[in-house]
Amino acid sequence: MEEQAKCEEKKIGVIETWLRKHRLLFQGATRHPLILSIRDGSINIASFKSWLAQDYLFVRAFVPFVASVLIKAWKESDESGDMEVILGGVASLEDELSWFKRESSKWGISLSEVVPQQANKKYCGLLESLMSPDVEYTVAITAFWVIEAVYQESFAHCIGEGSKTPQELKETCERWGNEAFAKYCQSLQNIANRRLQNASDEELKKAEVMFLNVLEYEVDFWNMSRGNV
Ligand SMILES: Cc1ncc(CNC=O)c(N)n1
Repeated sequence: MEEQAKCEEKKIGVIETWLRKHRLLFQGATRHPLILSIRDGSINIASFKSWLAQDYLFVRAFVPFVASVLIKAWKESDESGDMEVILGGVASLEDELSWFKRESSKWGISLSEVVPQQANKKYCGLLESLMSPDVEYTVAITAFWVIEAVYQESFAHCIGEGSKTPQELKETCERWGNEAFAKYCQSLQNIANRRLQNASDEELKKAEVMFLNVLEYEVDFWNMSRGNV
């Protein structure tokens, strides 16, 4: 049965059907051993520092990607509210970059000396390919949502009931695990769902492939820090 027909039947969104269909891969990205080691307190600090340094480089590449989604929303969106949600995302990234700089100096990391690892370069390359005007808004907003959702789901798990996250890592987990970030991810999911509901079969397929790609890249990104375990 087609994705749209399935959600018509159960009155749930395309994304919900994908999350059910690809549950294991989604869990692989949001319950990665690195995340589980933060939650149970067994994390090796070298792994954390390596993730922090690499993620700073990723977020620098993420800014122009989000800006490109904003441009697509302006050109292609059927709903004016989309722009405000995405603009909010752009704005919060300024604060996020400052946070990375502060947090890195706390850990004695010199950001100007960080060299991107292979998985990071690959992921930034994916972001760059998504900035092309040939990539549809529906596909780009789906990628945007899942990139944010992986971090939200992962870090919320580290501050949830029964977590033993070390005190010095709690601020990091709060950054993506907090309630406001969850709401923002929900807004992105609603936009993506609305677009997917009205998408052609071809666009729907492209978006689903992109959803899976992002999950794989996220797993590879977490894996980079495992060399230090
Ligand atoms: C690899 C990766 N994925 C998602 C995020 C969350 N988005 C912005 O901060 C992130 N920082 N890094």
